[in-house]
Amino acid sequence: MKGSFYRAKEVTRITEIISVHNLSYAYAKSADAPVLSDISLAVHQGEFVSLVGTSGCGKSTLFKIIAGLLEPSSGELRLHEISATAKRLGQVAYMPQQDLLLPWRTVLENCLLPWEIKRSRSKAEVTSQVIELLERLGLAGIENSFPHELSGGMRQRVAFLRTLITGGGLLLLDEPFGALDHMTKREMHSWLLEILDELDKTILFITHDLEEAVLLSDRIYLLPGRAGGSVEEILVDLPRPRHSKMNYEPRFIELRAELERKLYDNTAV
Ligand SMILES: Nc1ncnc2c1ncn2[C@@H]1O[C@H](COP(=O)(O)OP(=O)(O)OP(=O)(O)O)[C@@H](O)[C@H]1O
Repeated sequence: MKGSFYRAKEVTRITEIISVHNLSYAYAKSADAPVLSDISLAVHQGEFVSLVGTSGCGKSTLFKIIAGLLEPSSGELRLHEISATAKRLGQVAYMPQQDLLLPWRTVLENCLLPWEIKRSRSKAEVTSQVIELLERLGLAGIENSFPHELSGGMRQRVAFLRTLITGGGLLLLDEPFGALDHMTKREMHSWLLEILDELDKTILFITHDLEEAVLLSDRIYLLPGRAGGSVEEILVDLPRPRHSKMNYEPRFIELRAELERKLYDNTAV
């Protein structure tokens, strides 16, 4: 549905895909100053949830814990309502801040990387899935291009596609549009909102851009700063379909202001 921002799927808020209870984490180098202290939050099937917080408050660290790259110092993490074990590595699709496309590999070869690690399906099957997804993501015909031949927005879409190929219904997207210019970012928002429904994924998204958080999310969590405090939640009750000029509407402006105020209150030292 081009030019619109409709997500027909209902978020049921029944099945918890991610559930974090009183989770804390400290890096070994600074064991007495935990990055995350007693964090609790939940993400339900089909939701788009953003994590917002000041730089260094531990957003990427929390992603790494959910993805299985780090283990919590204390507290509980449940994925798909099952207590998460060290075996979760590779089961959660995680897109880090940089696109990390390998420059010497074509788009197709980059997108086959998750398959090379898992090899749970045939190469022909995954290749045809990549070609089909390239078409669905507006990138038809670029499978033999190299990353340096693509625009910033195209590279991010390829990195997103590679994340999808990892499989599973849960995507962790760490500031995927942070490095893009304003116009490209807006195009990416339109694009993402258009394909979300088709993809039928649950998304946890990190951003520093408060408008982006309001435009895309069903809910937003504000993580406390290093000085401590609790996680705050904002329900984004804007109707869907959403559209790019929504940021001028009164409710959008109110939510944006509420988010900014809470962010300030939550992180002020
Ligand atoms: N491997 C590491 N070893 C020690 N400290 C680390 C390590 N990785 C991150 N940190 C520290 O942990 C804190 C949280 O980092 P993290 O990247 O999770 O924050 P963030 O909220 O994602 O920041 P940003 O918004 O700037 O990306 C920072 O103070 C960072 O310096």
